[in-house]
Amino acid sequence: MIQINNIRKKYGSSVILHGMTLRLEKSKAYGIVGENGAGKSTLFRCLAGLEHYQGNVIMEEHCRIGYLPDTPYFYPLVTGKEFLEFCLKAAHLPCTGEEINQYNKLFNLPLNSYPSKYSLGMRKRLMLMALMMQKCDFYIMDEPFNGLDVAGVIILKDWIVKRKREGSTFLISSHIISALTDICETLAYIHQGKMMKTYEGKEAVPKVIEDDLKKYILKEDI
Ligand SMILES: Nc1ncnc2c1ncn2[C@@H]1O[C@H](COP(=O)(O)OP(=O)(O)OP(=O)(O)O)[C@@H](O)[C@H]1O
Repeated sequence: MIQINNIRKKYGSSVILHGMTLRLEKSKAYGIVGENGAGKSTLFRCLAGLEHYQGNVIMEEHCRIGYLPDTPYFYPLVTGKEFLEFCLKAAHLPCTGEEINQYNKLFNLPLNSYPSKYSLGMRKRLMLMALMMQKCDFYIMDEPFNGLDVAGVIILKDWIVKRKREGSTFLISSHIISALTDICETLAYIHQGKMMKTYEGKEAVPKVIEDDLKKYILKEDI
């Protein structure tokens, strides 16, 4: 269980997160939707330990966190294979060429080339491959479907379902509500740095959520 308690974040005098609280259970996936600038990436960066924030997060002592940023970044003169080796080494995990080749049967990337020569979707695939090879307890994934082709989306969804069964927890943002409802037990709607509503069970379907969001966007009462 991961308990996110009243996370608040300011940049200068601008309040970005007004107090986010969410309880995440083992073996479940939680989707976050919200307009551009709502604060999704800021929340994720806070949880990944990349930003200072107020509030607290309670998790098991040795919880291994995996973070997928919304915009992949790679060093210019590091090949795809070297990037994977670097990520695994930084996580104190063994990494053999054989294991890389095994995973690359799924991703089909030219790993001896520089990621600067990759397409957006290929760069996303490389980031995902690095994350999948780390076997984490808690995955924070910022717009993981963005840029992926159909095959990439299928690979990612299947892997999330499998990792959930093995006990991992997921927090995933996307602007494609149906991509989230396919794999998440709970969805949360963030608006201007506030957690407005959560959807579970029969409510966690695109039609219900989209109808609600229209009301928020048109500033009608829910
Ligand atoms: N480093 C920063 N300095 C100042 N303001 C920032 C910084 N990073 C983000 N912001 C602001 O914080 C707010 C939330 O941004 P954030 O990137 O978290 O939104 P988001 O919900 O992920 O949006 P999108 O859907 O467009 O990716 C925005 O108003 C943004 O301008």
